[in-house]
Amino acid sequence: MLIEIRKLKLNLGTHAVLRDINLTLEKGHIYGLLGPNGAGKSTTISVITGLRSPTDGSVRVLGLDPVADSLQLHSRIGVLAEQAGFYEWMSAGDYLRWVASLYKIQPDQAEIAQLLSRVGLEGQSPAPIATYSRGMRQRLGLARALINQPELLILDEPTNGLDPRGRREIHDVLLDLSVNHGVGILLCTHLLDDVERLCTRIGIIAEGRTLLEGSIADLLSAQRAAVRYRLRVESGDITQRIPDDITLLARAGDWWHVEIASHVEPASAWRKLLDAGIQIDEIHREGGGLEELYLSVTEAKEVSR
Ligand SMILES: Nc1ncnc2c1ncn2[C@@H]1O[C@H](COP(=O)(O)OP(=O)(O)OP(=O)(O)O)[C@@H](O)[C@H]1O
Repeated sequence: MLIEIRKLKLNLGTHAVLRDINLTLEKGHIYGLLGPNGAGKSTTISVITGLRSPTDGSVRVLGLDPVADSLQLHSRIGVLAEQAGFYEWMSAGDYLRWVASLYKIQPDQAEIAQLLSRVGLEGQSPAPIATYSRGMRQRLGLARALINQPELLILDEPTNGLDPRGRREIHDVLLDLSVNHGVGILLCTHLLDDVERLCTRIGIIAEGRTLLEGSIADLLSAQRAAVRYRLRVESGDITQRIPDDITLLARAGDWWHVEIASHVEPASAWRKLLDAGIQIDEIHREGGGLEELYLSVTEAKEVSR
């Protein structure tokens, strides 16, 4: 197991930032860590990389304690942080050689050129990093994370600032690392397209808790078992009148997102709504897919608050 987190809690000052995080990542898998702004994703990464000590719970990364075994851990992982800083006056090649020296590695010219080409920065070598666009910085950050041939890559928004072609190129690099080299990748992103293309497993967190974790295939097929609809009903709050067969997920103005258990015939559910005095103006069936799963899980959280 590359990452194993159980019941992680972290208080920062008086704020319980992480309340119950659970996450497991195996070799060769790409894990999508998802959740709304402020959910605790970056803070979870800071615990995984040993920057913060857990208040409670267990965290093992490559079988190590990220705080106590920090030096050993960092020689075996690669990290692309949300805000990547560089020495702006250096060229990419000089910068990567300097980073390599921290790992006591001495890559030759060809190896540096190969790494730059792998992330799509070939031919940029002589220009100072100060002249780089945001997308080029992301690529250089990824090259830096790969310099020590890590077993585990931790990437916070790796395709930020990249155009569609650049995103696709980075996808290909990550898939190659995972499929052909067995590298485990923890990918923190808001781009569900990236997740659907790359990840085999996801965890959705909100307010410092893991709400859902598992393989994408299992989660989506389980989701399809229950059918979701968007209903527009006469104005007014229907929360107190909703029959047991229908689960309320979220409200958006006059629209209500509901779920009907697989064993319930939708027509009979709508009849029960009418019996409860709820007039339905429109019904839209909502399909499956990761975006729907993400929205239903995070919106359900909002309704239950
Ligand atoms: N040093 C700190 N002291 C107190 N609270 C903090 C501290 N750092 C972060 N937080 C809070 O912890 C919560 C989680 O923040 P975090 O940056 O981990 O979220 P995130 O899921 O990465 O969000 P985003 O998607 O916007 O990057 C936020 O409410 C944030 O305000």
